[in-house]
Amino acid sequence: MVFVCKEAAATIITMMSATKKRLKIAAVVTIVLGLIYLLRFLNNTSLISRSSTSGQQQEEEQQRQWPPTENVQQRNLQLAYEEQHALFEAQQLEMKHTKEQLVHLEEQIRSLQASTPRKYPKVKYLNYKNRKRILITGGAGFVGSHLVDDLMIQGHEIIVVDNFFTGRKRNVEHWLGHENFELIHHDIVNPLFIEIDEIYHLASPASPPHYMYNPVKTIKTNTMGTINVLGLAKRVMAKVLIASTSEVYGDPTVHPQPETYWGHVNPIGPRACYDEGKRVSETLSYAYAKQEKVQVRVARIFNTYGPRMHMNDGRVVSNFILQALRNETITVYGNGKQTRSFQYVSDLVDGMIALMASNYTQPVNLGNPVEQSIEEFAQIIKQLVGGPSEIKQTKAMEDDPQRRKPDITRAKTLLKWEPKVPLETGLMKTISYFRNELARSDRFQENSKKYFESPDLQRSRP
Ligand SMILES: O=C(O)[C@H]1O[C@H](OP(=O)(O)OP(=O)(O)OC[C@H]2O[C@@H](n3ccc(=O)[nH]c3=O)[C@H](O)[C@@H]2O)[C@H](O)[C@@H](O)[C@@H]1O
Repeated sequence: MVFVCKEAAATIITMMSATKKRLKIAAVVTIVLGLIYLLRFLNNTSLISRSSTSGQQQEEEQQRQWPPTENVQQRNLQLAYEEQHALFEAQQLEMKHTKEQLVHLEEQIRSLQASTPRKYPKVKYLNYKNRKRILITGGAGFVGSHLVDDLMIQGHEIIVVDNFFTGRKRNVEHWLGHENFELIHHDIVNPLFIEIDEIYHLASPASPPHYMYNPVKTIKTNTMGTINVLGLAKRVMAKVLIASTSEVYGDPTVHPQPETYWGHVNPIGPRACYDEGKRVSETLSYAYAKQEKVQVRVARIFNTYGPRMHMNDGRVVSNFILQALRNETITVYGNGKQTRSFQYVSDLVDGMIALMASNYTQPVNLGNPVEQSIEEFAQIIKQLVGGPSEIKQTKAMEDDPQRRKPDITRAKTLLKWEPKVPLETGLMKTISYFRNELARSDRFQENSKKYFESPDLQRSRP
C-alpha cells in the first residue's frame, strides 16, 4: 500500500511540470492506476482469508471423520475397526438365532410338561414315628434305584446320593419332585453332612470293566467313601448296610461259599481294586462297630441282573442279551466252564431290606444258589432271545473266578429270605427291558441325525 501511494505521488509531481492538459490526463491515469492497485490488493486479502477458512473446515471435517483415512496407521486402524464391527454384527445375528431357538424349545418343554401331569407310583402313608429318613449312596445305579422304589413305596423319605459315574438320573426320574424324595449329586469320597436314620451304602462301580477302568477311584470309593459313610452314621447314630460282594471270596477254593470262608484273592491282580476295596470296606465296618458302636449290616451280593442295567455295563448278562438281540456273536471269555449263580434284582432288594431290619451284624450272602456254567448260560440266552447269533470262545479274563455259588443257609435261617424269581422269568423281563432300550437308542440316534441334518439348523449355523 505504501509503495502504491509513493508511486502515485511521484507521478503527480512529474505531471505538475507538464502542460495543463497533459497534467489532467496524467492525474486521471494516476488515479485509475491507483484504483486498480487498490482493487487488486483488496482482492488478494479476501482470497487469503477465504483460503484460511476452508483449511480450518477441512481440519474439522477430518476430526469429525472416524476412523481417519489419511496415513497408513490410521488406515490400519480403520481396517481393524471394520473387521471388529463385522464380527460383532455376525455374533449378534447368531445370538438372535440362538434366542429364537431357545424360545421355541422352551415352548415345547412347557407344552410337554402341561400334557404330562406328574404321576407317581402309589406310596404308603407312614406316620412320623414309623417314617424313616433313609440315605442311599449310589441310589441312581442299577441295584440302588430298585431299592429306592421299594423303600419309597413303603412310605419312607429317601435321599439319593450319586456321582453319576455309573448311575443315571433316568433310573430315578419317576420320583423327581415327590415330597418324600431327594436327589443329591455328590461323590461320597467327600464327606456328607445330613440327618438320617439309615444308610444303604451302595456307591461303587460293580462291573469288572467299570471298576478296572479307574482302579484308584474304585479303591477310594470303597475306602474313603466307606469311612465317610461310617463317620456320618456315627455322628447321627444311623444304622448302616454295606453292599459287599461275592468277590471278597476271590477265586474260591471252597464251594459253595459260606460267609465263614476267608477267601482267595490276588491282592495285586486287575480285580484287586474292587475285591480288596470291598474287603477293606468290611474291615472298616467292623472297626467302627467295635470302636464307635455303629450298627452295621454287611450284605455279600452275588451276581445280580435285571432291568436298568446299563447297556454298556459289560457284565455277562447285558453283554449276552445285547449280542443276541443284535444278532451278533455271543462272546464267551475263556472255555466257558467257569460258573456263576444269577439272582434277579427284586430278590436282592428284598434280602437287603430284610437284613437291615434284622439284628444280625455278621456278613450275609445274598444270591441265588442255582449255578450254571457260562457256556450253558450263553445257550439259555440264545434260546430265549432267538435269532442266528453264534456262540464263540474268546480270550479268558485274568483272575476270573472259576466257580461261584452262594451258601445261603444264614439268610434262610436268620432273615427267612431266599430268592423267588426263577432264572427264565427274570431273564425274560431283562430281555424285554433291553429290547426297549435298543429301540429307544435307535429312535434317539435317528432323531438326532434328523435334527443335525435339518436345513433350519444348517442355516442358523454361523
Ligand atoms: O454281577 C455281579 O453282581 C458281579 O459281577 C462281577 O463279577 P463277575 O462274576 O466277573 O461278572 P461278569 O462280568 O458278569 O462275568 C461273569 C462271567 O462271565 C464271563 N463273561 C463276561 C462277559 C462276556 O461278554 N462274556 C463272558 O464270558 C466272565 O469272564 C465271567 O466268567 C463283579 O465283580 C461282582 O462284584 C458283582 O457282584
